[in-house]
Amino acid sequence: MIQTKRNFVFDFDSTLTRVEALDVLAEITLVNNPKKEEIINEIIEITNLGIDGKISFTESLERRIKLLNAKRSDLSILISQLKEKVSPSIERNKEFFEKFSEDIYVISCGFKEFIDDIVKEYNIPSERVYANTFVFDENDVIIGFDSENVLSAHNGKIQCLKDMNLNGEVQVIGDGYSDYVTKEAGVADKFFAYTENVEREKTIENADHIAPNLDEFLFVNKLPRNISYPKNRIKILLLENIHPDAFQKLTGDGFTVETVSKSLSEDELIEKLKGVHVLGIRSKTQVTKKVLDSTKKLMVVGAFCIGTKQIDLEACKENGIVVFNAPYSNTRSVVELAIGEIIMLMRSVFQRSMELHSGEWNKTAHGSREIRGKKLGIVGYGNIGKQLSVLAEALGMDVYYYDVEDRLALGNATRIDQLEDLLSRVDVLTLHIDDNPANKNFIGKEELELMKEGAYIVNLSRGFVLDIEALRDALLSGKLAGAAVDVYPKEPRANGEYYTELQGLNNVILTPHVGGSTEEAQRDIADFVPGKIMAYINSGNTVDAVNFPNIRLPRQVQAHRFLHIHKNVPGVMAEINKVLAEFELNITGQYLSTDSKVGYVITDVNKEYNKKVIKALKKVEGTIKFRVLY
Ligand SMILES: NC(=O)c1ccc[n+]([C@@H]2O[C@H](COP(=O)([O-])OP(=O)(O)OC[C@H]3O[C@@H](n4cnc5c(N)ncnc54)[C@H](O)[C@@H]3O)[C@@H](O)[C@H]2O)c1
Ligand SMILES: O=C(O)CC[C@@H](O)C(=O)O
Repeated sequence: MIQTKRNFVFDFDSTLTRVEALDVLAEITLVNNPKKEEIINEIIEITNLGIDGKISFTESLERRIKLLNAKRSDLSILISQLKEKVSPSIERNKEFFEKFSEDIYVISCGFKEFIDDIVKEYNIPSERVYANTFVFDENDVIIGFDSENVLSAHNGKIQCLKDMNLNGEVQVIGDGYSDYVTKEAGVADKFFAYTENVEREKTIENADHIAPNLDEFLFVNKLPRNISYPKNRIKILLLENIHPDAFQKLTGDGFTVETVSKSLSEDELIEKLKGVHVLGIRSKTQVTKKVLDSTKKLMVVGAFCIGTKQIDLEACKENGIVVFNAPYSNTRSVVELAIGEIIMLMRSVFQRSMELHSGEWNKTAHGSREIRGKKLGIVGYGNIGKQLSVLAEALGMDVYYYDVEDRLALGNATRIDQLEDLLSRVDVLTLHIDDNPANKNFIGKEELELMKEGAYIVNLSRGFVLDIEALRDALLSGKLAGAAVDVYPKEPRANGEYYTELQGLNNVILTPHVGGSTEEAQRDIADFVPGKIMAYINSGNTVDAVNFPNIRLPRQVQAHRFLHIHKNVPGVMAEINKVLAEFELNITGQYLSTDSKVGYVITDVNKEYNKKVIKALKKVEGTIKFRVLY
């Protein structure tokens, strides 16, 4: 098939570079001017008026040059600064500029005196740069521009392209008015709105295609690029009010992110996940097998919390979907709330406060005790249990704990081998066992009966761990003196009305699953989980994945990386290696990790290879997911 010749016409300011060059020049020339800020703002305003087509370009240029008061010597400073401000995706795709140099032009309403120097590093010679030129006076001060140049006039790019009379298809890539009008005028066949640096509504409206970076432009044009898949095409859905830092971090890396403040039902989730590659949730969204089997593109689920029982981890694995969580980010927050609640319960603070709120003054020491010297029983001596142990001891409590695993006692804490012994010994019992379904009703009627008369209980783990009805009876009968409950057997998907049998009981603190809901914890989670997601998407690392073989990969240097997830059945690896051998690939590294169900093999190969190998690898029997990274 004969491909029509394509001409790629780039704008300069805010497209090839991240900035408007004349704004940078203003910063240089006005450095010691007391009215600097005022003048710069005026220049920016004039630039924008010109870009949006609200004043003629000639007028915009004249007014800016007058305000600039620049000299020839300022231009070399400008050039060195602009070299540092090339758009990131332009910088990383030098190969395209090398291979297609004959077809690339710059048409700019800026000035050749600085553009030439910047773009020659991208293989674009001065002859293919169409731009204005300055006029200097005898003291080398810039006093104007060559008004004969078509680019100094309104709609100059249209005239310039007409005069160039290029053969073949003309694609214009730019961020403003002067670029998109070329399509309207019939001198460009396609207009790409380039939004890596600025997004202008009108430019987007008038575009055939939006290119958030050069990767996207190269991808749609099937041109060589230095990244396997434009990141803006990777769609991330974040549910349940995940801290905005996660959005910032993921969009900052180039992904397209949508946020929804609540969790979704199974059907809503199935619908919403169409075309989504990464899902971020907290504790409320149930990611069931039905949901997972319905998704075509999902690669990662990020649990922006500790618990992962809301996710069918096995079904994720079978579908080649990697799951990450944040195992420590909210530990401290839960511990602080537990400590606070233990004090509040033992001092009947909520009781006193409720009374006073309703107008009753009840100054009494009855049933109000210090926590110093009291016995604290921790069930589940994991990350939270252990940290609570240390802080509670520092406050003078005697700590006892029970765990199904061998856990080293911290400080002076005492390990108790039988739950029953712990229950009958302690003044306050606090639950921190994990969300294993086997822990359902772990503390029920019988266990509560074994507790001391007038003891307290705190549950910040999972709602199903504590039998709520049995707790209610124990509180009403006076067996227990109080309780703090943060988690419930059934929790709603969104904020709103809620009912629990514990409402209205004396000395019962009820909180809506906020143990981990602090600014600090949420910010930390919003840093930790996206870090893991990005490491997997960008390089294949699965370190800390909760359902997948963990692999920490070395950096990929000058290589293409094949990521192959397959069923761990005999013969798959042999078949993969047979295909790699048949295509005579130069393998620079191979890494394999397996568990009983899946194998994850990563092969780094030299960049030059027969691309048909990709199809062959996808066809290997037992393949679950395959992708290429570079
Ligand atoms: N309320 C909140 O907002 C909130 C926040 C964070 C964590 N959590 C929950 O807190 C719990 C603890 O979190 P973590 O990070 O300390 O978990 P972890 O996995 O570090 O510790 C859990 C400990 O419980 C032990 N355990 C499990 N089942 C047990 C049983 N039947 N008997 C005795 N010990 C048992 C485990 O061996 C482990 O040592 C989890 O359920 C988690 O989901 C709640
Ligand atoms: O913040 C959440 O949604 C859950 C908090 C907690 O239960 C967790 O599992 O980390």
